[in-house]
Amino acid sequence: MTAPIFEAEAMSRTFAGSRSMFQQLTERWTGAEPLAVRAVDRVSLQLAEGETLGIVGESGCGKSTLARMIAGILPTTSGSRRFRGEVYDSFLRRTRDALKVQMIFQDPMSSLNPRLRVEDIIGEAAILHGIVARREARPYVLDLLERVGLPEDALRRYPHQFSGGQRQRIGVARALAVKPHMLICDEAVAALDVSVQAQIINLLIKIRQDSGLAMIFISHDLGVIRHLCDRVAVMYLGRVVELAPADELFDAPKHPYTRMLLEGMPRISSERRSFLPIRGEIPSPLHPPLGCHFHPRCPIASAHCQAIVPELRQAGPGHLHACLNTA
Ligand SMILES: Nc1ncnc2c1ncn2[C@@H]1O[C@H](COP(=O)(O)OP(=O)(O)OP(=O)(O)O)[C@@H](O)[C@H]1O
Repeated sequence: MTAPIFEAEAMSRTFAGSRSMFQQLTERWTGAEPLAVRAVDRVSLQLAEGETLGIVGESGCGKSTLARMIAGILPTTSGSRRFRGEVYDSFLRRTRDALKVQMIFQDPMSSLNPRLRVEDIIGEAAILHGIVARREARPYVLDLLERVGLPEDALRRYPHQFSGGQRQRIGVARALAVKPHMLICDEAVAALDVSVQAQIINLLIKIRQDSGLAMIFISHDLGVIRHLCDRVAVMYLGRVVELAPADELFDAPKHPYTRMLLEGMPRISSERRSFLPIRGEIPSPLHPPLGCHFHPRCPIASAHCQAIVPELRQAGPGHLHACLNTA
């Protein structure tokens, strides 16, 4: 792997759980620790320049929290994160460095200011941070519109005048306007029709080819993840349980959770490409099982899985998994 653009070392994020007044008073009287959700639990990973990393896992496993920490939007509770070797913190969002990591969200409508014309939405941050002079902003924005496949007259229109796919193109153009080095797409195509999803994915692939951007791609659509990503991290209740080159993960998954997640995933493209619900309930993140979080649902769990927290270990070149009972 070439020098990493991003590196996380035991990065964690905890949120206070919502508690009733009675629970809060009990905690105060008894001195008990308040309940907390460990949304991201000691995650260590690297992303190489130009690489695309997929993040998958059931709802609530911490994908978005991890993405927002990588983007510097959320502070970490512990652990460290580095961008090109430099430790950074969430307040970096206010500096020009923060622009180097851009995020694209699921719902473009809520992330685009409805009162601004597309010209201002795309050009605003680039002008503000001196990336382009105000008088040169129009050709700059026009060039970006062309790159994302929008017509020139989009310039003067407002977000509500576009379809969902077009709004996502505006979101991509706005992200590219500040010349990022890394793009994080959090369910960026989930709200779009299947045919439009394919167009946006092709656009992202083209942008990656043209600019060599590193990308993090979060999706429930395993077909998209396989198609787009070089490597994939599988998360379960805040922890990364498997990390491998994409083809290897899909062809030879090691962790029982990954296997169950991929089970039933059609080999040839079909209408349903996201994962089926897997057996057993996802445990409450406020009371995760001890040891391996997955043991109550795991078909190969043994007694020590209830006590020992499995660390990620090497299963082959670049292939890591955190299962005590798998070679
Ligand atoms: N601001 C917050 N306050 C309290 N708890 C939070 C907050 N943000 C996330 N969580 C909790 O952290 C855990 C991880 O949430 P997160 O949104 O990162 O998961 P996810 O894998 O992205 O889920 P989804 O696929 O549904 O978007 C969940 O238990 C969630 O309820």
